[in-house]
Amino acid sequence: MTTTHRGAFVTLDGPAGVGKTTTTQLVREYLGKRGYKVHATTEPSHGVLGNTARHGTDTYRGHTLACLVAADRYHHLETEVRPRVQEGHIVVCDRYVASSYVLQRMDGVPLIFVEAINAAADRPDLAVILQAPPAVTAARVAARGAHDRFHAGEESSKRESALYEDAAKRLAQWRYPVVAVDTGEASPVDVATYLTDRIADLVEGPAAEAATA
Ligand SMILES: Nc1ncnc2c1ncn2[C@@H]1O[C@H](COP(=O)(O)OP(=O)(O)OP(=O)(O)O)[C@@H](O)[C@H]1O
Ligand SMILES: Cc1cn([C@H]2C[C@H](O)[C@@H](COP(=O)(O)O)O2)c(=O)[nH]c1=O
Repeated sequence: MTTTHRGAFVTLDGPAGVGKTTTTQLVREYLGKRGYKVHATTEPSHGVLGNTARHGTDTYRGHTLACLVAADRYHHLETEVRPRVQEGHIVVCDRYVASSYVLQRMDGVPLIFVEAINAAADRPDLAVILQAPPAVTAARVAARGAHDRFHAGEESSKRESALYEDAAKRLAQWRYPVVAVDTGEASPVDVATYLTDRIADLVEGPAAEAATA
């Protein structure tokens, strides 16, 4: 790798239990071991708005939760993501816009509203959608324990998975560079190694050389 590389913004989304948090942490570790400057983060963020959203999903629902996570997203971009990317970090974010396309729709918010309030969010350099068969993700959530009311067994995992398929297509229409990865059969190490290679190619590739020339 080069000693200097451009910054990049990489997002990971997908159904509950698919492995977003596990993969984010491993990708951070692997990129770091290869000498890249890397910053792992999450949405909702650890700021006031983010904590209110993350711990308030029973209190805040529908349009209120949609606006809360979008407001947190814009603040997170402004105060954490963009500054880190500008400093040359690879920012790896556990959940981003695709999660709103899915969870807010599951919460009864019309897609057109979700699209509108997220329209000014930065386009990632790579938007990863993790997928696995709903029976697999539901079993992982059952074994680990559900985090919130969105996780309600295999039927909700099926709906979530179908909505992520749809979200991936819609984000591609917004010119998000989307890559889908199946974690059903692949181990966490395999998934993270594959993505680490993809991200390294991204920051070392011709576009990166042009950007730093
Ligand atoms: N590729 C994988 N193969 C097998 N098990 C995995 C894989 N990735 C993650 N797991 C396991 O699945 C469970 C859920 O993983 P994790 O918490 O990373 O998912 P998540 O997508 O972040 O979930 P949530 O949206 O509910 O926070 C954990 O027990 C984790 O060890
Ligand atoms: C990014 C994002 C998050 N949420 C909600 C859904 C969950 O309750 C939490 C995230 O918790 P997890 O441990 O990562 O599963 O935040 C949301 O409703 N919409 C979003 O866009």
